[in-house]
Amino acid sequence: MKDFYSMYSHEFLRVATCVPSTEVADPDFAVEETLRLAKLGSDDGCAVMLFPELGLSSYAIDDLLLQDALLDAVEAAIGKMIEASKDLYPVLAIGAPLRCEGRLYNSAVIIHGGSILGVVPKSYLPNYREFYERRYFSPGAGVSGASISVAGQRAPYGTDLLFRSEGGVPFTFHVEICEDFWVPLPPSTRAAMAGAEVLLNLSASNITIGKAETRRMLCASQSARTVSAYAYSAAGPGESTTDLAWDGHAAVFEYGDLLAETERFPTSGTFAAADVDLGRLRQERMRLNSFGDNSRAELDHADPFRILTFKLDQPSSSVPLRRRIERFPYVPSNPGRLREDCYEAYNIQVQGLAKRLLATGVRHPVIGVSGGLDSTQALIVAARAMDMIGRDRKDIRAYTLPGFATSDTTKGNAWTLIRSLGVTGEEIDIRPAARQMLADLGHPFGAGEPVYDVTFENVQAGLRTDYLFRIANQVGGLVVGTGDLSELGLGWCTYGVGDHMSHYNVNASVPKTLIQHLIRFVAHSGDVTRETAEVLEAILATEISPELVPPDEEGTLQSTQDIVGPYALQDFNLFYLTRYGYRPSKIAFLSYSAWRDAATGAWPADIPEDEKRAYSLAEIRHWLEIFLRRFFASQFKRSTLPNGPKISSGGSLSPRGDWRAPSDSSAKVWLAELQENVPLE
Ligand SMILES: Nc1ncnc2c1ncn2[C@@H]1O[C@H](COP(=O)(O)OP(=O)(O)OC[C@H]2O[C@@H]([n+]3cccc(C(=O)O)c3)[C@H](O)[C@@H]2O)[C@@H](O)[C@H]1O
Ligand SMILES: Nc1ncnc2c1ncn2[C@@H]1O[C@H](COP(=O)(O)OP(=O)(O)OP(=O)(O)O)[C@@H](O)[C@H]1O
Ligand SMILES: NC(=O)CC[C@H](N)C(=O)O
Repeated sequence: MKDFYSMYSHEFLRVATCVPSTEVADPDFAVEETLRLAKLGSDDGCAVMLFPELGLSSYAIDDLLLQDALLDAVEAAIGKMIEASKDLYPVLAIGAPLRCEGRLYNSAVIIHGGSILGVVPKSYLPNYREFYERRYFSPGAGVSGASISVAGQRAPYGTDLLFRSEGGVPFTFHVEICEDFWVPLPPSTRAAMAGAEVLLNLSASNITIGKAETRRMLCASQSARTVSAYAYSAAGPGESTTDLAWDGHAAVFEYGDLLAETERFPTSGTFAAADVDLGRLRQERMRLNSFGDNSRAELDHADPFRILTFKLDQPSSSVPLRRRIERFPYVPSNPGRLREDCYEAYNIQVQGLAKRLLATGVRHPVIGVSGGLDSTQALIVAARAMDMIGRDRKDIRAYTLPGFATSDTTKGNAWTLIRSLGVTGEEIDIRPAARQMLADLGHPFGAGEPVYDVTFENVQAGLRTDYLFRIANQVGGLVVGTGDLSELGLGWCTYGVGDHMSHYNVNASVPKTLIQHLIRFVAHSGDVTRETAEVLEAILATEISPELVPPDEEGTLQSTQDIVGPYALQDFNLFYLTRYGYRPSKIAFLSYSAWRDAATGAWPADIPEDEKRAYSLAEIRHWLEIFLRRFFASQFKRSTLPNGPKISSGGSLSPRGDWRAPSDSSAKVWLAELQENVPLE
């Protein structure tokens, strides 16, 4: 079994971007400081370490760059770096002014395992405003197929280089230098198209007001467009302040997300390390067919890259993941982000239903209201949609349909909600019809025996649906569906003649872990009366139960989460399986990273204190196995879903939305992967 607890077993790569302190034109000092940081990074399990542009000479030294003594000292410094770093783990990218065939180039030297893998010159030299780089350097753009002698080694030289690890940690990276990514078409764009997942930028960007935000924007957009990790370093303390200042702003972005950033204006050398998810980038590139199409269109006419291989294996000891994984992939812990998500989700639901009501001209939304979370949210959405299209809320027909296990509490909440929202409420007791049906079926319950099996459950769910559809025929109505995304993922609904079916389902793309926040959002929105807000709080406090089976002798209710697993874990599993296609072992590893300790990491607002709990790896593995079994076995339910709007990325299981799969496959391959790669403890 691979080392489950090491992030390197799960396609993560630790990338560090460094801001060494420097002395003006002092290569010996630079080597010492670079090595100091490289050793720290090596001990920290970093696979790649990036240093600033012209780091070995320092950047802002103007005409000193053309001094032989300095250039000789830089080359000697590279020799020392190679020797002293040969036993370190990471690949190092170091900036230096280098001579090649009589010209001087602003270059990046890539060092690993005691040799130079290659050297990359800067393509685009800034010569405007405060920059005078063309006074000293030749542009590297177009230099390809060349080689260079540095510190007694001969190495490939050019802007046509990609560096590829073919060891146990496979990845490909590219190198560009500062201004290269301030141009319309950075060299890293084509490199990403040619397969580089990690893009390095050695920079020496002086600071002026507002520039840090511009750098973030450039890094975020370059990483998002190229579906890559973009690591950016910068010159910092000790650079010459003759005319400029340096804030040592280094950062790592992945696919638009900021993963790590140094504290700016440091007084000593520092670095920021980020755990890049190479698996996410590979998955995303594989499924974005436009990425591949655009790459082919571009690369067919471009000069090919030279691929320089090296071998990087996993570090000898386990490297735990440090990247923070959100416990709830559908519910951000950032309160502002969560508010924005709820605003969008709620409005998408409302817009979806409003359009269907307008298009059909149907007057009466018909909805079964249980007093549980899902039907509450659906009823609120229906009321808002009617307001939006200028119809009377009274035209909404809300039904409580009590069965054998409906409690007074949920029924009471349903009625309070119906009244406070000002919709038309009615009640139909489904028990006589259910008794009749069970008796007709010869089910023991028909003869009074307390047998509570799936038939007993589904007869009730089915009759409710039957009533709602026939009411729709009778009044000229449209049945609003309430089943949520998590239930669809788990197959936790009654197929066809059951809560699986409706005329339009506003909740089909809303995960259970988000619904409570949506309801809270509405309760606090000022959109509803105080009475409604109070009943919403009461509904939020009720245990999730289908109420299909009567309580046992001790009064214990049928609890959904005891059967299908905690929605917190199952929503996590659903997201990573469908959105990213990760292996079960990686999902378990991420879940373990997110859930193993209740005290670390932020929780979303309003999660009750008693729900802030941890899960052990054994629990995570157990419920993931249940999830896989249920998910595969219930695909037939998802293949036949009613219409409903897609709400979030990774949040649609409709075959017309974002999940198409056969209804006759099995979980065999996924279960085998889980069993093989996830330890029991
Ligand atoms: N691949 C496939 N293609 C076509 N048909 C397939 C199939 N796999 C099973 N089937 C058939 O489907 C039927 C089983 O599906 P189904 O009738 O839905 O029944 P089933 O999935 O066994 O049961 C539904 C479960 O959902 C629970 N539920 C229902 C309603 C609401 C809620 C809630 O909390 O919101 C929960 C309920 O307590 C029950 O445990 C069987 O007859 C089986 O033969
Ligand atoms: N007593 C009831 N009265 C009216 N409708 C009901 C009742 N029980 C269930 N339903 C309808 O069936 C749907 C599924 O109900 P169930 O309680 O089994 O699951 P749920 O996912 O917990 O939904 P909810 O959170 O709305 O209760 C509900 O959303 C509702 O539309
Ligand atoms: N060294 C450089 O190439 C600096 C130029 C770049 N536009 C910056 O200000 O960061």
